[in-house]
Amino acid sequence: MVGAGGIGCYYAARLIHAGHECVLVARGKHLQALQQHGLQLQHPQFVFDAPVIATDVAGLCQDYACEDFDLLILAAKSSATIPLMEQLQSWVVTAKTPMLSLQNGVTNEKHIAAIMGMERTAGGLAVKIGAHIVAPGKVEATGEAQIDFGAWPSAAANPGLQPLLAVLSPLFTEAGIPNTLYDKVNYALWRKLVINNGVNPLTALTLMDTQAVTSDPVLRHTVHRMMEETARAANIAGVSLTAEDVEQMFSLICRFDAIKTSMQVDREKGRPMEIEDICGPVIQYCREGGQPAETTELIRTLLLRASALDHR
Ligand SMILES: NC(=O)C1=CN([C@@H]2O[C@H](COP(=O)(O)OP(=O)(O)OC[C@H]3O[C@@H](n4cnc5c(N)ncnc54)[C@H](OP(=O)(O)O)[C@@H]3O)[C@@H](O)[C@H]2O)C=CC1
Ligand SMILES: CC(C)(CO)C(=O)C(=O)O
Repeated sequence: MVGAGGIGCYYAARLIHAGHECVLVARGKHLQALQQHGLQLQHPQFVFDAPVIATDVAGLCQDYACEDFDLLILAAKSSATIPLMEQLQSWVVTAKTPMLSLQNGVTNEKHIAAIMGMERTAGGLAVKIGAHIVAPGKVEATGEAQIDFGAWPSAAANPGLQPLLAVLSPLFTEAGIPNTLYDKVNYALWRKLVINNGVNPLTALTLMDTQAVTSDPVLRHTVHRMMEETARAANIAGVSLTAEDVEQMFSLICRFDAIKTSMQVDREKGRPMEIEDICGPVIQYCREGGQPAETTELIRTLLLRASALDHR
């Protein structure tokens, strides 16, 4: 599990609990705590408190062969994908092990495929989950915590991965991870971006949780606008999202637990936010289509300004 933070620790704990061997790749105080005291994870339906095998990227490349692993999972922030893949490049090219991204955004898979090759690249997402490091080695999680995944960019274009993914699906289920295997994972990635562009930047800007934002009469409208702009961008990018997809994503986030989004937590902790990974493709494709994503551009600009003031 490369980038074992909130999301990576949750799914790693589920897999370890189900009897799978998993190496957690992390860094800093969180890594030290994982090595010295193990992982403590709290979820309303699942508690994990046990030693784990944890190392950093250098330790992974030095102490393990890539072929030791059946699967590499990348669960770092999207902004860390390129640097991590560059660090891993000389290690991953020695084997054929595939990599599954569990990251928000629609561009991670392209960066993974540039190093690993498309035939080793699976796209994926952590869905209906909130999971955050609350102290080094300690993670709190909530939600059904599903995984949506599939061969990237699609099963038809990348059929060689299907046998492994078909094995992974029941394995995830047995580990208590509800999952859906998609033939067209790009559809799942863009559909999730509808939620992320809808609530992540706005919750980070206002420091209000998802429920506060979606029940506010003005902000609720802004969320819906940013979701519509994401669907428009998807269609320009060649991924068909309908008005019904937007309504489903809007109603899902309105009904979901009141949670802090990952971007809100990043701002609160003074860490880099996934602004360009979430808003970037929406802005880029809508501009290309000749009808700019005005609300997304406004909220992104305000958030960049707020973040600059935070760091003054
Ligand atoms: N958190 C959530 O509730 C949800 C998150 N997501 C998505 O899941 C993905 C993961 O998010 P999240 O779990 O919140 O992220 P976190 O920041 O909690 O976890 C990522 C971890 O990777 C570590 N890391 C980054 N670079 C390296 C490196 N070079 N070597 C070792 N460790 C490294 C980070 O360390 P450091 O802190 O030092 O950078 C961090 O501990 C994101 O794309 C996010 O948008 C999706 C649904 C919900
Ligand atoms: C909006 C949410 C919580 C949905 O899982 C998410 O993906 C995030 O916090 O980044």
